[in-house]
Amino acid sequence: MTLLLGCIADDFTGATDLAGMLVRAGMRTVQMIGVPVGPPPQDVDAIVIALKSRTTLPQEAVQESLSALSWLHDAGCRQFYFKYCSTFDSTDQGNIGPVTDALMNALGTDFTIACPAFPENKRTVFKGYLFVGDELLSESGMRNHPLTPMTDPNLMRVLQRQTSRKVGLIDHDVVARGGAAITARIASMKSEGVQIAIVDAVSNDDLMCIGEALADLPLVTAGSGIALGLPQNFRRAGLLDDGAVADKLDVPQGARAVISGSCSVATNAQVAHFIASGRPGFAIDPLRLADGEDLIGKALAWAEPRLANADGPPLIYATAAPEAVKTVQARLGVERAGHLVEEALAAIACGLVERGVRQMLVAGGETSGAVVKALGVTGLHIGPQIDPGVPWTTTLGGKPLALALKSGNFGSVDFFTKAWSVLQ
Ligand SMILES: Nc1ncnc2c1ncn2[C@@H]1O[C@H](COP(=O)(O)OP(=O)(O)O)[C@@H](O)[C@H]1O
Ligand SMILES: O=C(O)[C@@H](O)C(=O)COP(=O)(O)O
Repeated sequence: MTLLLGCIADDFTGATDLAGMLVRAGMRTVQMIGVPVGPPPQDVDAIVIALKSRTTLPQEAVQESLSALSWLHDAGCRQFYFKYCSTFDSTDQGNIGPVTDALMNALGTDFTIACPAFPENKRTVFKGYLFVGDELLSESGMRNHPLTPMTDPNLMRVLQRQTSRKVGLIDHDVVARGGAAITARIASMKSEGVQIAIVDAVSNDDLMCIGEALADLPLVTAGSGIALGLPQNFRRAGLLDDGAVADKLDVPQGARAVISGSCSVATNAQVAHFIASGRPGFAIDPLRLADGEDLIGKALAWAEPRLANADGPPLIYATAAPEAVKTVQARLGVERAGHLVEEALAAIACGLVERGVRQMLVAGGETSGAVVKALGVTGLHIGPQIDPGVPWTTTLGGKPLALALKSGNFGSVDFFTKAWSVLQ
């Protein structure tokens, strides 16, 4: 079998989320860190290239995404997928619009969809409005995100600010009528000059119908949810085996640790739950880091004797509530605060691995990007799911490790303690 789906993800946890979804739906999938060099791995149906392009300058994001596309194209992929966040994380400058435009131009296609829906994680799109649980995006914790605060829930408006292509909507009335109705709506939208259609979706059934209508689109842009409905197209075309499941991992053994740089609502609750249940946590204060205090050394010295502890693996976290994050950003600036914390957590992760850690949970997309790069990881095999959107993985390149890269807002409140049981 040849490579079928080539994916470009704008952050590392998002890439793992998508890869996990494809594995669940029966595609053998490998995640590559950054644009790979050399030939593609053998015996895989899909490749997800993880970039750290969500919050870089739009021209950098475009450049990297085009390099990724070119590699995937040369590797023989038949369809391409641009994965962004289920909360559509972006700014008015990008990067969802500019990257979509560039990929469409490079592929010579005049139509694609945009759909961040991930109903299992309570991200739904209705009438073009994005909901997080029962709240509009702009009323959810995403309004306080440290890097990409989302204050407009109307995805047509959000995307139209980022692209000169005409943005339209395939609303739920159409989606509910199934794949053929969606295909017909796409044809009529094209004749109206629409080039990017936001698509409503509130359930996995919707995702399957939408997937069916996307069989012939060269480019799909979406969160990870839409990926559930794509493998069926390859199966129908006789390109994908029925039983092609690949979530078995060879798990490296060693000490365990948790690193958290996410300030999202779910991660704040997970950190609070971990500490409240008497487990060991070490907080990284960005202002003390900025003042030159050696918090990296102190965190590692604190963690070392706790690595063999029975009361759970140690947690090192910069996770903080929105007011605390704002105070830090007011003093250091958003970008500097982000980098300072990411670099510190990445250095701590490397120090932990030197001290014998082989199984690690990392919370936060940007944080995971920094950690994985610092560890010299070049790719990830995707294993079993812990919670929707978060699979265990094992590393290619660098030291053999089991890693779970958790998107900020994913996972149940006891994620940091329960995740280990999935590895056994
Ligand atoms: N206490 C803090 N103050 C300011 N910024 C922080 C703090 N803790 C973490 N950060 C930064 O916030 C950003 C969180 O983004 P990310 O890791 O992608 O998490 P999420 O997945 O929740 O979006 C990172 O750049 C991180 O370094
Ligand atoms: O689609 C999603 O929600 C995730 O896959 C994702 O991209 C989350 O990003 P972070 O919250 O920055 O980890």
